[in-house]
Amino acid sequence: MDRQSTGLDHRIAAGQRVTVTVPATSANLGPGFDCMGLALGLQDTLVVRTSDQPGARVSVSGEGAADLPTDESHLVARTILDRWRELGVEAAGLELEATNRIPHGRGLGSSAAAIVSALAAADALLPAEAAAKAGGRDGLFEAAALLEGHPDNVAPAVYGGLTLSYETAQATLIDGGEPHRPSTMHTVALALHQDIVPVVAIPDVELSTKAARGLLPQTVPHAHASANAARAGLLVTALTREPSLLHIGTEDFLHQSYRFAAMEESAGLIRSLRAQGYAAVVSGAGPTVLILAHGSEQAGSIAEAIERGVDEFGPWRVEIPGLDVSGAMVELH
Ligand SMILES: Nc1ncnc2c1ncn2[C@@H]1O[C@H](COP(=O)(O)OP(=O)(O)O)[C@@H](O)[C@H]1O
Ligand SMILES: N[C@@H](CCOP(=O)(O)O)C(=O)O
Repeated sequence: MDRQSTGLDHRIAAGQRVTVTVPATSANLGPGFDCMGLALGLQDTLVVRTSDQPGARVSVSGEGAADLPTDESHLVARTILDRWRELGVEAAGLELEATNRIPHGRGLGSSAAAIVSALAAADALLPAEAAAKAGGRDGLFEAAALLEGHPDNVAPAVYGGLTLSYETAQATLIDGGEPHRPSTMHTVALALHQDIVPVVAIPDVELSTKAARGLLPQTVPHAHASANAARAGLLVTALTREPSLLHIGTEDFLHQSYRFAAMEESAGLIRSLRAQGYAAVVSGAGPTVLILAHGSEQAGSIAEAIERGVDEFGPWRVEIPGLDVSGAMVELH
């Protein structure tokens, strides 16, 4: 179909501007591998302007300022341009101003936040007919989850709060085959119990999600899968109704032990905190450690103990970031 017949106003005028804010996220929460995620009170901000100067120019401050590209190969610029192309629109040029607060390669969802901020900005600048095709917040979630490859970080980044996400495919593994693409991503919001306070201990070193996924085996023993299913069920109860179940409910059988070789300090800190009864897990693919504290007093004493270097696994940047309940926020100027 040629563009004329779609009726799309396919050139976005120069001088349009949008500001987007997207939270950091902690995925997995122990046994919720690739499905559970929590939005944290630590956000990246992105300003996007269309211009009549061809090409893309990116200015980055904060995390990644020294390393990220400043042209069209920047993840955010690339994602915006691809989204517009897919929806049949374009702009002559693009100016991006990124203020990055989410550390990269630490298991706090920086790449999901980058993709979500790009799609939120791209969609906000669409002409009406293309915007209808983009599908609003749910369309943004679906597109971002397919790009990221798993929905667990993307869902809380888009919607805020605590989310449980899943993927449906046209064929199931029970039919004896691999799920077919394209699949569809879905998410449900869960109400986090008010006494639960996340604490994060962020190490100085990076570990890419791709490398950490490469450490996972193709198959796991049936007994591990069934133990994980029980813990994931308990985790939902612990997070929403019964925080006293957090320690047992955060026990994982699917990913952490396989990844510990690539993050020995995090493994040591998690073992030490768990031995003291705290619900400590790998945040996302690591190496950040997430502790789900029961009450702010417990959160404060855990943070203090890690900072004081009571254990031998530091140094850590320790934060009690609070929750983000809004998800991606868009302001069109
Ligand atoms: N705000 C951003 N802008 C551009 N690229 C980003 C941004 N955030 C993350 N990235 C890219 O994603 C990489 C980190 O992604 P990943 O390995 O998935 O770790 P995580 O998402 O856990 O931080 C970075 O090294 C960088 O290439
Ligand atoms: N379920 C994914 C989560 C990756 O999160 P990130 O914040 O490390 O990108 C995984 O465990 O691989």
